[in-house]
Amino acid sequence: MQALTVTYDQQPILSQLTFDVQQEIVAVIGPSGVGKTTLLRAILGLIPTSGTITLNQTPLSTKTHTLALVPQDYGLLPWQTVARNIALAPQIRQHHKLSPAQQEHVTQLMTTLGLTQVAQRFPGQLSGGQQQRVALARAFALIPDLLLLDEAFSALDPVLKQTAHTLFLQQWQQQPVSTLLVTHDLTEALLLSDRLLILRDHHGEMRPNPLAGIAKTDRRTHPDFYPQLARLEQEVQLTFG
Ligand SMILES: Nc1ncnc2c1ncn2[C@@H]1O[C@H](COP(=O)(O)OP(=O)(O)OP(=O)(O)O)[C@@H](O)[C@H]1O
Repeated sequence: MQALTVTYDQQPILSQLTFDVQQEIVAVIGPSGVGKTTLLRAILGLIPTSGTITLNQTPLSTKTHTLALVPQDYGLLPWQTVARNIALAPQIRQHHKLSPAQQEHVTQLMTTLGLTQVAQRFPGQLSGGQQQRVALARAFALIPDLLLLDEAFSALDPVLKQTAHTLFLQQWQQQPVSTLLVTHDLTEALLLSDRLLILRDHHGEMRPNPLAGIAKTDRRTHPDFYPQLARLEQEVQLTFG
């Protein structure tokens, strides 16, 4: 991302934002209204921007790159089964039936994300946690170059959220993909990310996650976790309060 600028009604929202994303999870944090969703919309090409967005040294384009978005409301197709919701996007993209390898990938996704038992149900027949996992499976099924998560875990209660985090990480480890995770939840940012992109005053500052040296599965119980969370919360309050 080089000098990305977005203005709405002549008001700058993001100004000269420059950062890169490698094969890692970057958590995008910042106060409400700072421009987190705007950043995702700019990356998706939905709003006009100036500057260049690059991914792995190549200018980002929906023609050459595959982007997958998991929105907060999941955006599932209510008239399609779970299996179809997951398989449809890759199928449409290549205008024909899934290859055996892709079908195997979809099956693997349903197994890892615990969806095999509900494959033939419709979204309206699922719990919120199951719907969220279908949305994650659908995004991974595209084999994206960049995965965008916009508050994708925030509708879940704390217990379901912890399960969803674990399943997401299990899938991510099998299929590592450059990921931008927009979240209000600093715990989630510390648990899942490799780096933090802190947005403020139209600018962004990329930082290593202070827990980056600790395996993601061990962070929640590590003695540094709560001190680092308190530090980040304090900084967020000081900076954004
Ligand atoms: N279509 C639009 N036209 C004009 N202004 C907009 C438009 N969409 C968003 N904005 C403004 O741009 C700013 C950034 O909005 P955005 O939704 O990106 O913030 P956010 O950081 O994602 O907020 P939240 O954490 O509350 O979801 C806000 O001030 C918002 O009012």
